[in-house]
Amino acid sequence: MIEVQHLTKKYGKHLALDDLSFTIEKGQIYGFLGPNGAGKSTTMNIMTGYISATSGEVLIDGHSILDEPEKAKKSIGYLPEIPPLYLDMTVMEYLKFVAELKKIPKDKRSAEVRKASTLVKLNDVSNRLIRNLSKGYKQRTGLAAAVLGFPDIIILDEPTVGLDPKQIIEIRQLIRKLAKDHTVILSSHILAEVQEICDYVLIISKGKLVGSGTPEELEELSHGKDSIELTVKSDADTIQSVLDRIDGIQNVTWRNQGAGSCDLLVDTSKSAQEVCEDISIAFATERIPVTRINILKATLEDIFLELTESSQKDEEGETKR
Ligand SMILES: Nc1ncnc2c1ncn2[C@@H]1O[C@H](COP(=O)(O)OP(=O)(O)OP(=O)(O)O)[C@@H](O)[C@H]1O
Repeated sequence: MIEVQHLTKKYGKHLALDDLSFTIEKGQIYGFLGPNGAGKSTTMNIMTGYISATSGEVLIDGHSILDEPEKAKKSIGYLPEIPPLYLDMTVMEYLKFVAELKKIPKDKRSAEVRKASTLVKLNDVSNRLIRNLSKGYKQRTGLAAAVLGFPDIIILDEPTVGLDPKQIIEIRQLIRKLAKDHTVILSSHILAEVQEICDYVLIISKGKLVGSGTPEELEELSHGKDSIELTVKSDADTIQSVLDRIDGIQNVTWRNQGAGSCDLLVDTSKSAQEVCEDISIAFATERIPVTRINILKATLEDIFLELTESSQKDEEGETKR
């Protein structure tokens, strides 16, 4: 449905997108996840034809956004990070204006506007000036404009940013509702949001795609990255000498080395469960009490941090070279 091929975007000397490629299939909710400045808005602005890429191509249903913008844009509804609202128009005037811009036939405009404003629950404020609306209602107006005409693909840049918790829940419910008949792509820097509503996640950092998969697949990546925290009643040297004999221990972090007892965190290179058992047996054999042992499961958040931090380190390495 959408093919993004080798996108590069330079703002002056700054490389905002660095050879970014991915494919979007029909009928799912895609989450574009990345820290601030990762390049999410830039990518969405290029995908929707708002700005051009330095190089690379975006194909929407086989149509190049650059060469055949009319055909390509027909399938897309876009809510930019800052929706371009006309503050001196009423909600109804604005939506009718957008319907005209979207070339919705005149005889269908009123019905389409009504459909979109009912979906995003805007009917109560349809005759109010946009200027006087709350941030949540302004966002809904932008969203109504994006869904107007009900294009196949709806692209939402940080749709919940700046909203209160109740509005966030409402917008998320709306996104789920939209996803029943549309492909939805949203960007967010909030991991929990993407994890909760998206079927597929693309993690972007420093303009590069650093990971992708379903939230479950990304969680899978965390296996083997679990760690073990333990408290052992002995001194650090003795504990270290026992740990040295155990296979699968990657790194030991000493958290607290008290008199006769130590707290430590062990990173493993194989199944944490197996290493946990080996640790218990090894200390028991030496008659050294382990007073606490606990597996800390790596989360999607750990994976996200690892992927985005390692891309940052790569870049620092490149700069140094
Ligand atoms: N018009 C511009 N001129 C110069 N630099 C820009 C411009 N737009 C974006 N950038 C830079 O490009 C990089 C990517 O920005 P972009 O807005 O795409 O990131 P983002 O992932 O959407 O971040 P955020 O979540 O903060 O909006 C950032 O370093 C940003 O400062």
